[in-house]
Amino acid sequence: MSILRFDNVSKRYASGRTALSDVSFEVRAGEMLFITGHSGAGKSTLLKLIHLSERPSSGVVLYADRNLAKVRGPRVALHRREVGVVFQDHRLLTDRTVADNVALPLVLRGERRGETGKRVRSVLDRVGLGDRANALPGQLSAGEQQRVGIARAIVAEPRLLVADEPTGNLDPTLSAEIMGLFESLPGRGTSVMIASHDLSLVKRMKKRVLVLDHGRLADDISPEDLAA
Ligand SMILES: Nc1ncnc2c1ncn2[C@@H]1O[C@H](COP(=O)(O)OP(=O)(O)OP(=O)(O)O)[C@@H](O)[C@H]1O
Repeated sequence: MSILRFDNVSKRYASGRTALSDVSFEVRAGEMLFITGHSGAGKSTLLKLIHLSERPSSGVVLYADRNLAKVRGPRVALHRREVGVVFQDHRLLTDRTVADNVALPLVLRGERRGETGKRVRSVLDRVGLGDRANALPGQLSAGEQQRVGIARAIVAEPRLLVADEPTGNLDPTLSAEIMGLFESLPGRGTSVMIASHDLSLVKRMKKRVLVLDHGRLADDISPEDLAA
């Protein structure tokens, strides 16, 4: 089953800059893949089209067979709650505790308090922050903050998680830890797409890799090809 499909998608910004040209690919449910390419190749733009912070200039993006062009108005917020997003700069609420930050997607969808508390505790344990639930983000290290961001993105068990340079400013040990977390998600029913320009990391992971070059899909490398 396909969770995501790009059909001949192009994106030209109002400035006249073309960020994506005629990009087509499909992501299966439970798949984990990387998007790589030089700075300015179009990686962030591609992810933005998935969580609807940008719209394509032409072509079609299908999420779970839903044409995203038809998702407008209040349905945009609903769509965003179905897709988990991890940013490099965390985007945590600095005046709320770790637990409150992680609970946010559940609170927004009206989950019961008891259930919310249970899920938040369980996901914080999974990311190794069970004992930091009452800390404020400013009291955590960069790697810990990144793990809070990931916990928030996965607490509602999204069918798709998109992450933009999620290990950008972390040391190799922490990067490996975070990648281990991402690797555990497909087994739990979440597909994972990670944009990264870190080629050595991408090669090490031995997953499918989409290579962007000046907005074009230059290569779609299978894990078997990487192992060869
Ligand atoms: N809001 C915008 N308005 C105009 N041009 C933009 C906008 N966002 C991105 N671009 C341009 O679109 C192209 C692709 O940018 P994008 O951020 O998608 O690349 P990227 O591969 O994620 O780069 P990086 O690795 O440096 O983050 C670049 O030429 C960039 O300058």
